[in-house]
Amino acid sequence: MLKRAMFRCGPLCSRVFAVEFDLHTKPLYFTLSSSPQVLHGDHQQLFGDCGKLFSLYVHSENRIEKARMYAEIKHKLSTRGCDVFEASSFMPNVRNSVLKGFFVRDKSTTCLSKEVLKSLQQQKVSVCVFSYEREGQHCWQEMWSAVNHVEESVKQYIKPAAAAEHHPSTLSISNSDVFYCMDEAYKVLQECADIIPESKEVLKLVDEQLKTTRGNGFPVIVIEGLDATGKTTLTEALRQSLNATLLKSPPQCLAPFRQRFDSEPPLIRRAFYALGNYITATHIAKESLRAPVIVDRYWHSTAAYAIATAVGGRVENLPKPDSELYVWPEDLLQPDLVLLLTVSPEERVRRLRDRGQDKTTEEAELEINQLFRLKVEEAYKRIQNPSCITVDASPSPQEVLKQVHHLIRNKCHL
Ligand SMILES: Nc1ncnc2c1ncn2[C@@H]1O[C@H](COP(=O)(O)OP(=O)(O)OP(=O)(O)O)[C@@H](O)[C@H]1O
Ligand SMILES: Nc1ccn([C@@H]2O[C@H](COP(=O)(O)O)[C@@H](O)[C@H]2O)c(=O)n1
Repeated sequence: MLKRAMFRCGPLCSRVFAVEFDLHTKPLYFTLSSSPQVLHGDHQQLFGDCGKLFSLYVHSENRIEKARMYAEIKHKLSTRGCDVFEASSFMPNVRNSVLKGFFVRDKSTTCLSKEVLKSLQQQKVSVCVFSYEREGQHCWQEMWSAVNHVEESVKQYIKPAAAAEHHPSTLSISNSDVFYCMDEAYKVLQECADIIPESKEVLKLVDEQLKTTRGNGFPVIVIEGLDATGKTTLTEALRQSLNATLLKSPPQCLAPFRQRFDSEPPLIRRAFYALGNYITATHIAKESLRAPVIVDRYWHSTAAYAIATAVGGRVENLPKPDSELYVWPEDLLQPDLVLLLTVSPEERVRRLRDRGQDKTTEEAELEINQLFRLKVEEAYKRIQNPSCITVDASPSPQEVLKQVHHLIRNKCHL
């Protein structure tokens, strides 16, 4: 059964495996071979003689179940004192061929991870588990089963492989981390309506919005940036000085649901934020007929955070700058100007501390995760049509406002 699940996604011998062994370098790639292969360097270290090694991959035809199971496994394994590395199995350049999973190094004497793996294999979502054994300089993997009996289990040797041209996670970002049309995000919330009743309320709010296209109105200016870069301060100052309407994405009507969706895996969480942008878009269309509109976060935020989270490790793993993953959704109202506020990491942390407020978990991670912060900012900068203009937000609020007025005058003739 396990094997069949894996084979449905392509035969094992045509798959490449990637393990995020060291987040500061490329993932380690390997394929499977019927003959022994000598391991060197990082591969030798990964499969080295240190603890019991397993990898597991989650498969299900139901993407909601799959996403939730993946999040649950991550949580279960990380509380067990094992080294857990994100892993994936994919067919090079084949979209949606990615099976996400984990590589586990269990150094405990009682092999704690086995307990977790056993319980996982009893779930209705398929979890393919492999165990690894060393033989001199070689290492082989075979299917692992909680009952120690796997039909037709074959030993397959680990064969180091060259790095893939594109990080494997980029093969599955479209319409599972970033949504390129409203219908795709809408479908996700429809699919989880039974397990997350709040989805129905969110969809009702989306349905209530009139599908508006923007007429010839006042300029629409979006202010983007990481937390504590000064968006609230600047947008409020712009509202006053330009006599503008201030909007946010997600909009206020979604505030009661935000915490609920923030605790869900990326597929569901990102669909929620994507729909928030479409609701804000209808507000923009309406308000821009009356006055200039300032928007605090919009699609750039949704896409940049989603891409940076989906892609593990370093900035170089992000989709290439010309990737279609940075393209603005055709059905989403475009603003006239997008400004990205940036400050140094030290200044941002100082501002976060001074403010002394609670942060979302993701933002708490940002504070300690410099790699992630760099990836979010880089993803912001790669988004196209409209692309954003970077504003150095380190000077005083008055100075930043002056710079931004200058840009608005030049670009929007306000
Ligand atoms: N130009 C500035 N110089 C110094 N401090 C600033 C500046 N702009 C804002 N601050 C201060 O930094 C903190 C964060 O600012 P603000 O709330 O405007 O950021 P934000 O980007 O809206 O954050 P969030 O996304 O979390 O809402 C606040 O305490 C604010 O007073
Ligand atoms: N349009 C948006 C707005 C926000 N997000 C997500 O929310 C987090 C930041 O929001 P704050 O209220 O803390 O500023 C961030 O983690 C984004 O993932 C979004 O996706 N789209």
